[in-house]
Amino acid sequence: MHLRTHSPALPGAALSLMWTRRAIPSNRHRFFKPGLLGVGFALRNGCYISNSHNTAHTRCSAAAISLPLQVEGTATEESLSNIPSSLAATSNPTAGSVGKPLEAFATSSTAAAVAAKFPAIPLLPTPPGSGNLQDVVPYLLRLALQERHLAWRMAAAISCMVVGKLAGISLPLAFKCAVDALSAASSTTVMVKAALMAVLTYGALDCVRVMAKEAQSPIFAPVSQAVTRRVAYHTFAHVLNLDTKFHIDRRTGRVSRILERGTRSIAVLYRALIFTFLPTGLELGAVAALLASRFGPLLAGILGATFAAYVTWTVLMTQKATDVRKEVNHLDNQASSKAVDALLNFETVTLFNNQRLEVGLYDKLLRDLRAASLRAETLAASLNAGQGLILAGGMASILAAIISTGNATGGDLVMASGLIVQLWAPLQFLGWFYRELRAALVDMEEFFQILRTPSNISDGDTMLPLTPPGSATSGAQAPTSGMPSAESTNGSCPAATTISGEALEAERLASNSNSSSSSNGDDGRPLGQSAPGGLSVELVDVSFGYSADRQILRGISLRVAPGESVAVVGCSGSGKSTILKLVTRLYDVWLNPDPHSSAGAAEGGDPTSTDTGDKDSYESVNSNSPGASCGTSGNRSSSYSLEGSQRRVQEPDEMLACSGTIHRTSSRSSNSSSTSTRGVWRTSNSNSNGCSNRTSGIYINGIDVRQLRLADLRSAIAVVPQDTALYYDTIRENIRYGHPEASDEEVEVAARMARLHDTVMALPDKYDTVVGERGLKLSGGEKQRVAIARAFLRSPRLLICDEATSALDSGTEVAIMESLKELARGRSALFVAHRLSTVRNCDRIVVLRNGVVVEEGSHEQLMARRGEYCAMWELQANQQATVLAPGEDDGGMTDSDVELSDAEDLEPD
Ligand SMILES: Nc1ncnc2c1ncn2[C@@H]1O[C@H](COP(=O)(O)OP(=O)(O)OP(=O)(O)O)[C@@H](O)[C@H]1O
Repeated sequence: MHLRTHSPALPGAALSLMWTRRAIPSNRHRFFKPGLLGVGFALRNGCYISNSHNTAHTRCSAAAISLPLQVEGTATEESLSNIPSSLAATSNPTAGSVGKPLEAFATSSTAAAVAAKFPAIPLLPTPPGSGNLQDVVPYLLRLALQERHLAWRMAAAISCMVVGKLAGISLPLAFKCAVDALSAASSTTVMVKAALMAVLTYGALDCVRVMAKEAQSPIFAPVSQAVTRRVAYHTFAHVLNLDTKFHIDRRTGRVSRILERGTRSIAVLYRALIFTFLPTGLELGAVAALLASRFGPLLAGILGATFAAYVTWTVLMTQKATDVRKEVNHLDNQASSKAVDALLNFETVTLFNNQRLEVGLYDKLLRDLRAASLRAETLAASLNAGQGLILAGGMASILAAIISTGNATGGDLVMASGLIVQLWAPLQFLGWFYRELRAALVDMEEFFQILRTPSNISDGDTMLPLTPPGSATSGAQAPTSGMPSAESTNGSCPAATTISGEALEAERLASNSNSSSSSNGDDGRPLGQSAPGGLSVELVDVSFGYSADRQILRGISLRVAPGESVAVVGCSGSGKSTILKLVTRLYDVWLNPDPHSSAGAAEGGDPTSTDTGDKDSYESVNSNSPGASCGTSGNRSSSYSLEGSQRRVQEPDEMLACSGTIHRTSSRSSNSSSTSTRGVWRTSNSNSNGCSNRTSGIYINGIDVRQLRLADLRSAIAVVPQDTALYYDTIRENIRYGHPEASDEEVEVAARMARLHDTVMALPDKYDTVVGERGLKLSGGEKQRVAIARAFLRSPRLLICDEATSALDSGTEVAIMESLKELARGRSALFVAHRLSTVRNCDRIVVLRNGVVVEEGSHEQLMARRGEYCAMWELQANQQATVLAPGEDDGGMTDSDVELSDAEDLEPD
């Protein structure tokens, strides 16, 4: 690492926009300067810590947030806006205390290598409870003292400050000697010599003063920079490890602005405290003592009174200015968020031709900001004027008092005025610094609030077992049928075998090297095919809502046995993706399945909600809410029957059309839902696992997911999300994000598996093609294939695909589904899909409606039951038949390979 000075950027209205990454030559790739991103008024000063390592790797590890100090090559705003995918795709564990997350990094296998490359830096002290001076000063002191190797610098800087001040106070004394000598009645050669000596002493002291003053800053700067870097590092780590709810509830632009200002404030505070307030206090005491000893206590009294008046005026006015400052900050945050939002969504803005609207809204905020800034300026001018008057009055009073003593010499007058002028100078700055101090404290208040925010997703301490309970051997093999293997359902629940992430990683690398040596990927074998067996995933009576007043999942029970592939289908909004978010712990389930219980909401739902969980209010909200767009409201017990292709609606809020017969009874109660058909429709709440005595929750290999180490959990999972978020980087690095230690060859093999290689090779820059902001230079299908390649590279034990192929043409989709099936072999897989043809070969298909499992079985079983799945299948078949003219190419799909276009399609006529 090396330090580099970062020159100040344009202040004021100039757009000093967020973070800039510079090109770093690397043995693997180049990096880019995405240009201006956000809007701000900040004057950028500071230095870069440049890391000559791989930037993408740097992104995975530490990064700075602040303006004063940045870790080069890190994505900050970008990383913040990619939080959900980062949480799912990387193994950053979450913890409450600042700094713990990156320590726990080492528990993950892949992350261990990253952690070794980017060792963690010392933790921060616990953030203070408020942004008050009395809390912040000890915090800053603790921060500085932690930099033990820089302690000598602190001592040297403070010594310089003391020496400089003492030399400065001595100057008027030397001057007084010279004046007194020259103005003596009997001016002799001796007196002239004395005056000359005094002047020479004056010159020498002034040199000492200047040298000491100028030495302070460079001596202390490394301390301030080291502290700022550490704060930026841990703050970024902390924010990256906060839960999804935190990030969804807040605007990225605002969060980044708060962090930026908070980190910068640390440098401001050190400067203000060590180089302004401390020396001014020292000087005031020394001058008062001098004047009192020479002219009596009255002089010291006048000096003290002037100082008190000055401080009182300054504090009162600054208090007012602080309120205005808060308003300025608020508007500044809003303007920044607005601009960042518009820039992030520039394509939408362009397509809706809303540039004028965006600029207008932005300008309105700028106008409000200008008005608030003007008020702040006016207050500052009043403050300065008052301070000037007080100081002028104080100076005149002190000089008058000296003259009135009757025994003052000309030298005394010169000395007193010299001392006072010297004291007044920093006092005038003191006002300015006090305002800066207050502003910095306001900034830090918000900053500390974020640092103090705990994650709702707390890290567990149980290692992920290698095998699920009941498995006799490690690396459980995939059962051939969709149902759980006998071993895993024997109900004996023996102690689980555990394996560390490191061991799994060793196995992954070994299998990868085998696959690389035996295959360059052309044969279609996925990376790490012989990786350890799949995970067992079990949802027992899971209820969940993003807030207490709207329940999404109602007592869901489902199981993915090791090696099994399970698909979750159902209409839009029925809660399919929500299940995936719970399994990956982006959210935690409600511990109490009753959403009306405040405990349930507090423990897993919306901890900030003040909703008391009143049942009536819940029902009214829920019944009016759109919920699942094709389902029943689910609020009442209901029943209906369908005979043949005729649908006889018994309840107005029911849906379904299918040539078959269904008798269904559903209760609104989340944990007692049951369904039945004439076929073998399973009760959704029945527990197929041998360990049927489990309480409600999610179990991975038999362990409650909340007790598992997050690093282990997320290392074992690869997610192909609905919307793939890519970084402003090359295709190669975006794929490598799935496994930062992967070689270029492994990246290419993964791309082949994802049917991306040929597309990439047709691009002018091939794998070095930069994908643009959030990958917008790639098509939706290409982005999805990058995400799939990441999953291949990750070689997971549980593959999760949320509409992973929705943006692909039918031909590519079929090919990729084949690859995904290959990848899923020997692992577990959970698919969410609308297009039923893509999941028909899954071992088991679970049909979800309105947060309830209504059917479950293999494709054939479900078709035979002629229930809801059958209805959806036939509807898609009919649609496809309508869409495709006779003889038209259907992209290689069978005539039954069709798409369930949308929930509305299932609505009754
Ligand atoms: N972060 C969130 N906060 C609040 N509500 C949410 C959040 N995410 C999803 N929802 C709501 O939860 C419900 C279920 O969403 P989910 O994404 O699980 O549905 P889905 O079945 O996957 O739908 P689709 O097939 O359209 O992707 C929806 O009504 C949605 O509006």
